[in-house]
Formats: sequence, C-alpha cells, structure tokens
Amino acid sequence: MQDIVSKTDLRTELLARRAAMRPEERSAAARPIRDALLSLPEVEMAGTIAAYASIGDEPDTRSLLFALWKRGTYVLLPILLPDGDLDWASYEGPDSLVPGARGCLEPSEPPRGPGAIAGADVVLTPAVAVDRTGVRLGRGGGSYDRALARVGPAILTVAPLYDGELVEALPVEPHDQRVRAVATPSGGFVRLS
Ligand SMILES: Nc1nc2c(c(=O)[nH]1)N(C=O)[C@@H](CNc1ccc(C(=O)N[C@@H](CCC(=O)O)C(=O)O)cc1)CN2
Ligand SMILES: Nc1ncnc2c1ncn2[C@@H]1O[C@H](COP(=O)(O)OP(=O)(O)OP(=O)(O)O)[C@@H](O)[C@H]1O
Repeated sequence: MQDIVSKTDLRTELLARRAAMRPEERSAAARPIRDALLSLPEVEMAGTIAAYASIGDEPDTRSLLFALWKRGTYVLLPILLPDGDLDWASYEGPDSLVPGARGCLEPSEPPRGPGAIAGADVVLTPAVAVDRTGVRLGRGGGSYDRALARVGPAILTVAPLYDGELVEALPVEPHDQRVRAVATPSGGFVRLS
C-alpha cells in the first residue's frame, strides 16, 4: 500500500512538472526524441512498431508516427478497452486518428485484438517516468503492464521521456513490466539493464 500511495503522489508531481514546462520547451523535445528513435537500427529494421499518439503534455510522437508511416513501417496504435486493456489497430496517416476514451487519439482502422502487440518488432510506450532498471510509471490503469506482458523478451520496448524523467528508482510492484530503454531530448536513446 505504501508503494501504491507513493506511486500516485509521484505521478501527480511528475504530471504537474510537465504541465509547468514552457510550451517551447515541450515542443523542442519532440525532434531529438524522434531523430534518436528513427536512427536506431532496431527501428530502421522493424516491420511493425507498436506506438501511441501523444496527448496533452506528453512528449510529442506525432511527427515520429508520420515519419515511420512514410518510411513504410507498419504502425500499430492502442485503443483503450472498457476494462483498461489495450486493443490495437493500424495507423494510416494523421487523418486516420479519431478521438477516443480519456482524451486519447485512436486509430479508426479495424481492431486486431489485444494479442496484436505480440507481432511488433519494437514497442513504444507512454510513461510519466522510468527508472534506471526500466521500471515504468504510467497513467495508473495498468494497461501497459498487461500489454507488455504479451511482448517477447527480445523485443525492444522504449519510453519517450522529457529530460529529468529518467529517475534513479521508482516503487515497483509485482505486476510492473519494465521497459528496456528510454529516449530523452538530451540523452538520446538510453538502453537500460
Ligand atoms: N498518448 C497516450 N495514449 C495512450 C495511453 C497514454 O498514456 N498516452 N495509455 C496508457 O495507458 C492508454 C490509454 N489510457 C489512458 C489513461 C488515462 C489517461 C488520462 O489520464 N487522461 C487525462 C487527460 C489526458 C491529457 O490531456 O493529458 C484525463 O483523463 O484526465 C489517458 C489515457 C492507451 N493510449
Ligand atoms: N495484468 C493485469 N490485469 C489486470 N489489472 C492489472 C494488471 N496489471 C496491473 N493491473 C492493475 O492496474 C493498476 C495500475 O497499475 P500501475 O499503477 O502499476 O499502472 P501504470 O503502470 O502506472 O499504468 P499503465 O500500465 O496503464 O501505464 C493496478 O491496480 C493493478 O492491479
């Protein structure tokens, strides 16, 4: 319970920090994150990438999605299901996104089922923070804990973050699924152990 309480507090604090960033600072983060990811061999070689369309104060992923799509990568995006699990459907360009639950932008293509993430060669996950061992703090719905449990051990899982959101240590619970890397504006791509 101690950990759960402190996760909630941490999430609140980190989201407030994002909200307090200057808009220019937020928008300046998107390009270095995008470029670090686009030049990564795993991303260049990937046939399918599971990603997400950023919302609100999250580091912007829209130009990354567009670049991947233009390059011919098959991009899957999440659809939030009523029980908090994630379904997946293909991204077919910026005009193919529609408003979904909780302020999300979701793909309008036919859903392929929650198991579709297992076919991704690289998975990009939203996160509020990640620690040095890959423990990830998300929105608190457990959606990505469920989704990442379906991803094989050799698959690169990466969370785009702002500087300062790769932290020393986060509280960890048994259901928490780690990510294997992060991408930040100043640090670029950082693989975690
Ligand atoms: N961009 C993005 N897509 C995602 C997630 C995410 O964290 N970010 N999810 C991660 O699991 C899933 C959806 N789950 C979500 C759970 C809560 C909220 C949320 O707290 N929304 C705020 C408003 C959003 C904002 O403007 O910042 C809210 O409802 O108050 C959003 C998505 C799948 N898609
Ligand atoms: N496999 C699962 N099936 C059902 N519920 C789960 C599962 N994994 C985690 N949960 C539930 O999700 C809730 C939120 O967990 P947590 O705070 O770790 O979310 P998070 O990792 O921050 O969020 P997210 O994964 O959506 O980004 C917890 O109450 C947990 O019990």
